[in-house]
Amino acid sequence: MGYRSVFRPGLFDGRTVIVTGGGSGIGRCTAHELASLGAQVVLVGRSEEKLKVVQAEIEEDGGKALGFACDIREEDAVRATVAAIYQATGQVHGLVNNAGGQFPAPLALISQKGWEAVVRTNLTGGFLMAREVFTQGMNRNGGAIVNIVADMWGGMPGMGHSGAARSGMENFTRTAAYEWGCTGVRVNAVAPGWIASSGMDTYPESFKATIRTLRSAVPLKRMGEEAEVSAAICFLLSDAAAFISGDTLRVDGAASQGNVAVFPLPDHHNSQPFEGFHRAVRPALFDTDA
Ligand SMILES: CCCCCCC/C=C/C(=O)SCCNC(=O)CCNC(=O)[C@H](O)C(C)(C)COP(=O)(O)OP(=O)(O)OC[C@H]1O[C@@H](n2cnc3c(N)ncnc32)[C@H](O)[C@@H]1OP(=O)(O)O
Ligand SMILES: NC(=O)C1=CN([C@@H]2O[C@H](COP(=O)(O)OP(=O)(O)OC[C@H]3O[C@@H](n4cnc5c(N)ncnc54)[C@H](OP(=O)(O)O)[C@@H]3O)[C@@H](O)[C@H]2O)C=CC1
Repeated sequence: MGYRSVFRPGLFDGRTVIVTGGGSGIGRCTAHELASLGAQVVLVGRSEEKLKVVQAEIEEDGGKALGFACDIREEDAVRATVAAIYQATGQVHGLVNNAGGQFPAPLALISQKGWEAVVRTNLTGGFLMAREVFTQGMNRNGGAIVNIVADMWGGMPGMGHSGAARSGMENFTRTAAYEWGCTGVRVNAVAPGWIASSGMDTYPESFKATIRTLRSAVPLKRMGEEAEVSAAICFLLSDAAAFISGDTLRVDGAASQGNVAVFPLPDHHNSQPFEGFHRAVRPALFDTDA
């Protein structure tokens, strides 16, 4: 496709925007776009190394960036990190709650530890970041929060932990928009569909092959680009969206529309439901068969 920015230069001049998960994929792309439009970008993620790389890239392009290593699942760490960010920048105008991820696995094979790792990453962490950014300053100055979710509202085999968390985050978005609206803070969500992001590279080859076959089930017949998600995020952060709050913007080529099951499980109609999927994603579980 070859996305080219449609936003006017200087759109975010004088604004500070936090991007969690800014060290890779959609977060990195969004950080670059925001910095090129004048924002001071604050990158948050667990790997300090990845944040340093993106910070250097942005500075090399003439932009402004800071990096803070933090696991967003840890309440004390989030509180201290957000305090340090306010200390360093004075004011925060935007938060992109983008950090997230999951491991594909069928519900029956997810341990409590695994469930909690994913729910805390995709729901609790976003709540903690938003609460701290709001209570430590945004409540006094207004601002915009964009939560990255995923439209799995219809249920998605292999993504049960993540789907539950994303639905929770989508609901959190609406409640926060309602409760915080009186302070001028807007809260929205962006729901990317199948995006060819660097994050996808973390998945097992079998899963990536399955995802590639999904292209044909996307009405626009392709996967999305990181920059197409960033564009939606920048729009919702900007004054162009000044009266939009509590909404979710899908960036998925219409993949979530209609009643089509877009996840082609190999053994969908077998007498042992999902066995092929279980075998493809976690072959080690079947080692005892040998
Ligand atoms: C039309 C709309 C379609 C929308 C579709 C949405 C598609 C979404 C795509 C994406 O999100 S793209 C890529 C995003 N990036 C990632 O997913 C990153 C990869 N994932 C991770 O880094 C991690 O899974 C995590 C979620 C961030 C958790 O990391 P953490 O470091 O906490 O986990 P661990 O300490 O490694 O493990 C904790 C616990 O989790 C269980 N577990 C981990 N991996 C697996 C696995 N492969 N299978 C089963 N269980 C797993 C496990 O129980 C671990 O506990 P122990 O093994 O230590 O007991
Ligand atoms: N690509 C796609 O098709 C879709 C992606 N999404 C969502 O979009 C977001 C971005 O995804 P994408 O760019 O593809 O994937 P990436 O894996 O590249 O990005 C996820 C980022 O989150 C950070 N992160 C993960 N866990 C934590 C944590 N506990 N604390 C702080 N940072 C954390 C990671 O950095 P580090 O490891 O250094 O902490 C990483 O930079 C994610 O929430 C993803 O689930 C939603 C729908 C579709």
